[in-house]
Amino acid sequence: MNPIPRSTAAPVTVTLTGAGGQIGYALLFRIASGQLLGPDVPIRLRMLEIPGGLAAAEGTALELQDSAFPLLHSVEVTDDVTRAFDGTNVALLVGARPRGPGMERGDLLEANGQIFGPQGAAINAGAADDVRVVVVGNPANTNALIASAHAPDVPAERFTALTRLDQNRAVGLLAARLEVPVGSISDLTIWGNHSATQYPDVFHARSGATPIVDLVDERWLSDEFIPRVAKRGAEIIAVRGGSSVASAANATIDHVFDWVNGTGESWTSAAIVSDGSYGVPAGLISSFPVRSVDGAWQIVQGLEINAFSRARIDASVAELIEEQSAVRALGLLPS
Ligand SMILES: NC(=O)C1=CN([C@@H]2O[C@H](COP(=O)(O)OP(=O)(O)OC[C@H]3O[C@@H](n4cnc5c(N)ncnc54)[C@H](O)[C@@H]3O)[C@@H](O)[C@H]2O)C=CC1
Ligand SMILES: O=C([O-])CC(=O)C(=O)O
Repeated sequence: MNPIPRSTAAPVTVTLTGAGGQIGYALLFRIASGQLLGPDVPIRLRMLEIPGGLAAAEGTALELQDSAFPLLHSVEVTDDVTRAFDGTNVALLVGARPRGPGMERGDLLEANGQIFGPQGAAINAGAADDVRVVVVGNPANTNALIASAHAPDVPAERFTALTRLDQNRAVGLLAARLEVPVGSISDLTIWGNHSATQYPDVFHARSGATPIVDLVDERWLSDEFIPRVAKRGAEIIAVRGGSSVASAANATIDHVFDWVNGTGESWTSAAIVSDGSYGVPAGLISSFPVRSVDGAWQIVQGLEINAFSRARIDASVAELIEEQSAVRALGLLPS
């Protein structure tokens, strides 16, 4: 696929949904400063909101103007989904309801799922040929599945869901436990769903040259690390009184930056359409170990999956299959 154009004469169109919301506010200034795509890529911003969110988005647009970002070519706020995605190169689908205390992300399926069909259809109708989509709004994997299903002309691998926040959380927790710099930890993987069933896998991860499994014991992994990463979203809600915002925006920036600019040899995690790798049924949008090469995600192949990992990957994939059946029963997938 073509790389994102680098010419200063050709701005890249970035569409953000939920632009008047919390993550939107944490994202927009970083997008406009060049952190999303790179320091030499001018940006044409489209901010999509529902009517009730337009004033907040308009106010943020004023602040963007007041920031005089040299890379910010133009800003448009709209509640018209067709206009929002017309010619878009990068679509950040954030707009959706967040969960509150005591809810699982899957409880949002019905309320939020309805948002993503029309947005997928608008992307199908009007986005640029090289469009890349990341879904942040929860439940992110299944919302991405819904959007992709409504965009039959867009290759399914362009629809992704965010699990980079889970990856970053896992790296942050490991670094704190091992008292090593976060930058020393590599090749950790989040598998499956962005939910409490996700599986943060350290069996191929290293701190510097040392395998992580030589530094931690299995009981800590299964009783503390894995549930803590998987339930970190709920922990933040309980402590902060609302769901993660700045760390979610940060992970969205990381996901798109790596997708566009490449990862090199080390890998990261993203929920992308399965090609059947690692026994994940083809067509599901599930988190894998991935590298970005020439602007496209590739699943890292050939990793040995032990019985401990297999059971956990299978449990999360089973939940994705259930979510797929649930949205099909709700009529949210085209027949
Ligand atoms: N995948 C991940 O790692 C994470 C996902 N999230 C999810 O991100 C979503 C947004 O979170 P926040 O920004 O904190 O919520 P928020 O409530 O502050 O903002 C959401 C915004 O989306 C807008 N919106 C709703 N429907 C829309 C539509 N059809 N088109 C355009 N805009 C629409 C709302 O008006 C609101 O301004 C939630 O679903 C949350 O659960 C949050 C953290 C991490
Ligand atoms: O937990 C939530 O509801 C928000 C989210 O997805 C996260 O923080 O990972």
